[in-house]
This record gives sequence, C-alpha cells and structure tokens, in this order.
Amino acid sequence: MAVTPGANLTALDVMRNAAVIPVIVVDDAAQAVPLARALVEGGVRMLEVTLRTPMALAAIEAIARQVPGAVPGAGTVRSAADAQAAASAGAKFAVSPGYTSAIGRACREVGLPLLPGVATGSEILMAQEDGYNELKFFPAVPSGGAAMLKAWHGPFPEVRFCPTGGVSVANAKDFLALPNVVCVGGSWLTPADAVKAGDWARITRLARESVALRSA
Ligand SMILES: O=C(O)C(=O)C[C@H](O)[C@H](O)COP(=O)(O)O
Repeated sequence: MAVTPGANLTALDVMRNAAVIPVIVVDDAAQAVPLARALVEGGVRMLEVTLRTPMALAAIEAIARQVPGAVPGAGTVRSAADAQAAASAGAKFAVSPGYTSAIGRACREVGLPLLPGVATGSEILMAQEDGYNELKFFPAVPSGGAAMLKAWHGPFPEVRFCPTGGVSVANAKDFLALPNVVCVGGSWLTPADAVKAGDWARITRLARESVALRSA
C-alpha cells in the first residue's frame, strides 16, 4: 500500500500497511537503522519503537532520517510529554498501553495519529468520547483474546482493533480472521537474540512471513 510518511497519515493507514505492527525494544542505538532496514526489506514499514529504553527517541530519529520507506512510531506513550518528545524525534504515529484524554489531546496537538490501548468496555467508551475508534487491545491474550473481541463486536461494531500482547505467529491468524481486527502487534518479529547477533536476514524472513499472514 502506498503511504507517504507524514502526509495526513491516519491510525487506520498505520493498521492497514501490514498484518503485524512490530513492537521494537532498542537497547543499542546502533541496532536501530539495520533493524528497521531489515523489517522494511521484509515488507513491514510501520515500526513501533517502544519508549522503554533511554535510546528509543534517538532510534526513532535515526530511522526517520536514514531508512527510506520506514514509518517510525513511538510505543509505550504514557503521557503528553512522551507524545511531544516522540513527535520531536520524528515519530509519525503513537501507540499507548492505556488511554487518558491528556494523551489523546497531546497527540492531536503534535499531529500524531494515536492507537490508544484499551482492555475494557469503559476504556473503549472513553477513547470513543475523544474520537478514537481505532484501538489497540492490550494486553490482548491475558485480557480475553479473540473471545473478548468477538464479544465487543456486538456493542462496538464500528471499533477496529490491533490486538497486542501475547500475539504470536501461532495465534495471529485467529485474530486477523475477526471482522473487527485490522492488524495485530507483537514483538516476535524482532527476537532479542536475533537483534543482539545482528541477524538481520532472520528478521527480514520473520517480517515476510508476517506479511503473508494476511493473505494466507
Ligand atoms: O510497551 C508497550 O507500549 C506495550 O504496549 C507493550 C507491547 O505492545 C507488548 O509488550 C508486546 O507484547 P508481546 O508481543 O507479547 O511481547
């Protein structure tokens, strides 16, 4: 799908690009660029770099500048300040593990499409009150998995989800088959041992396999 990074990107664009949004934890800034290249090479362009490590913002900045085709986003956005820092670093979208109106407002102010994290009906309602209908279901498997999404489809038919947390190549298809799931998120495309070893070919392979999940 043709997506011009930064040009009116929506949360739905982010979800539609590939079947999986990789959740990336960068421990070493030097890994960010080759890792992003490996994922793009495998057809995965929307890259969620979690703000869990001190070099996450530097990694987002490096990917934004140096990896054509990559669309870096910030994960683990937990405050308005996180949203502002992510946008300044060059993030093109944001993902949060939960939701507050302050985060929603801050993302709008800095122009970041946001996938707010929800795990209950009340949280869905709060996100919807602020205009968010594309949501991350987190943590998906511990919170009820596919059965929960099926149950939500009744009262929330307009909401589209990206289940994340406990999703893997083994269960991704069960989620992707649901009418209210557009994509899934997961850390399995970037195994810590492959990143540490610089095994970028393996990461490209995992990315390719994940792209095929949608058509298979
Ligand atoms: O850091 C965040 O903002 C998160 O929301 C957490 C991640 O999305 C999950 O930890 C990924 O879960 P796994 O694929 O099961 O490893």
